[in-house]
Amino acid sequence: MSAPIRIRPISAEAFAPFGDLIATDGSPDVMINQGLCGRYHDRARFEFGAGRAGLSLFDAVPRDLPYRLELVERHPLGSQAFIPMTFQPFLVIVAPDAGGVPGRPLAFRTGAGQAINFHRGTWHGVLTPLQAPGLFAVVDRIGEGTNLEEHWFDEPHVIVA
Ligand SMILES: NC(=O)N[C@@H](O)C(=O)O
Ligand code: NI
Repeated sequence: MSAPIRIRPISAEAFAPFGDLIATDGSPDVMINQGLCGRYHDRARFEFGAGRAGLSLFDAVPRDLPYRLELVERHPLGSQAFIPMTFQPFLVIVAPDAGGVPGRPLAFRTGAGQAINFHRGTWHGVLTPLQAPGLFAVVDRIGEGTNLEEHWFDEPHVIVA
């Protein structure tokens, strides 16, 4: 049994090898709408390969901790963004690539009102809310071809708070 994986607060720096943290940190890039709205401009690197962007809603079951991580997956043809429709933090799991299979996963907890975008090909856990409602907007690739590769661990990892 490998050592449990401890959840840590997400940061743009720690998540940068895997994707984009989408957050209203600091000042807006520009004030718009007669000064009544701060625009945090162009905060995610989307890729959709030869497909197109799709916007879907996911209504996911909240997970309990400790969480048994049985698999990670990746999307070789496009990016995937998880945008919560609530103010609840959620669990984000990623893993480095180690010669075509995932290395030891990392677990992050987002801050309230933060979203994430996995870059194309990033090993990640599926959408995992921690509280109900687990309602998210998801922006990812719609198109032809196989855009899902799963890796099931021989022995599940345990994710702990
Ligand atoms: N399969 C699907 O639509 N969602 C997964 O890719 C996921 O990361 O949750
Ligand atoms: Ni996915």
